[in-house]
Amino acid sequence: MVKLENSKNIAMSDSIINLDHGDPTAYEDFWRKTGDRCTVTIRAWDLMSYFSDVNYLCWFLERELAEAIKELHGAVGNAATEDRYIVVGTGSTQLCQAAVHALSSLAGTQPVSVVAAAPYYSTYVEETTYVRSGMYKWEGDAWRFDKKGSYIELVTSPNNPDGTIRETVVNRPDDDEAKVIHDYAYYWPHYTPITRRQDNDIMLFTFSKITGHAGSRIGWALVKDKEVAKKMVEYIIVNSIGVSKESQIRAAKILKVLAETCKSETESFFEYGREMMKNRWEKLREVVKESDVFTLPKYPEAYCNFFGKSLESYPAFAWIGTKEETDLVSDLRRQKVMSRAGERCGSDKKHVRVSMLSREDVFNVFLERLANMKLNKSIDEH
Ligand SMILES: Cc1ncc(COP(=O)(O)O)c(C=O)c1O
Repeated sequence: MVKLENSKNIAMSDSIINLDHGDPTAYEDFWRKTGDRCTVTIRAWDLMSYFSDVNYLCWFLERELAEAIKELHGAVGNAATEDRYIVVGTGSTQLCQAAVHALSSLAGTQPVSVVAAAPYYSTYVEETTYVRSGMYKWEGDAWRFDKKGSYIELVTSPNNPDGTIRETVVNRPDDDEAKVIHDYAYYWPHYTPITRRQDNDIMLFTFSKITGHAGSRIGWALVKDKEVAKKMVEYIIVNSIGVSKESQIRAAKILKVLAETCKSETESFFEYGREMMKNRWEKLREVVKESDVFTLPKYPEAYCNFFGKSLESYPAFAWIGTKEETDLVSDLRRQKVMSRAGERCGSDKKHVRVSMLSREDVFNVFLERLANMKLNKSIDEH
């Protein structure tokens, strides 16, 4: 029987826990321990202009942030930053929309189809349908896509919601109108082995899921093509005339400290994050194993260039399935656990996505409730 730590917060034992959103509060303790090392002071007369001091194509990108981004990718080895433009966004949510807009506006024929292989990150649906653009059209699951003409495939790797390593699935290599946006929100060493330095045309990253600072709303795109980068910047100008400089400066400071911890044996953030995720996944797998009702994906080990050894994946979301014919999101809701329905991700009622990045006490309450769902079932059977 798996030993579940009792939640420190007794009051929580009866409250609703929300694991629908991937709110990454799990890393708060790590940052608390850094004390004032990441504190930034911004005086009233600082950062007042719309413009940054540097003559970047993305004219609202702060120098400190551009440098911290390059330094971090260099230290981790997960993406090439040479010969490409950095476009900063209010979260990678804004950048994904900017990239879809940019590629569609440069396409020969419109509307451009937008697809992602199921199960996909459900927010892509809202991002591509909400404004009812005539330039692009959400066409759903890339596995089933057979429409002629220009298209954009969104590739999320590791994937949200199921943590798998993804490549393109549509694959029309001779087609000039085939474009890909790679979303690497989770391609960081605490979640997955870093097996290669990615070098794709448009690569999206988010501050939110690396360090957990989702509230700063900072994301960046590494873009090869100048015209695409220009169009993305144009989109952001129309949308928000740039990106908060306070956020950029804070993100720069934290990313710089993060890059420094990569060299440290005692205080490495990624080591800390990986240990925490490993521990959570082991506990979850134990509960699932004992339940005989639920399923979880298995992930192959791979050699991680960052840690220099073969490692497993510990994704930021658990993609939980059930062997029963049931509506799992409603079952969990009855246990006061909010999760994301598989159907919203282009899958079925038997799957849900559950965030693994909550605070520790919330995660422990979730495990207790999941274990109890099994107990309730076995009680029903007798
Ligand atoms: C795959 C993926 N891309 C993008 C985002 C959005 O990140 P941001 O907070 O930078 O907007 C998320 C957030 O959950 C995500 O899971």
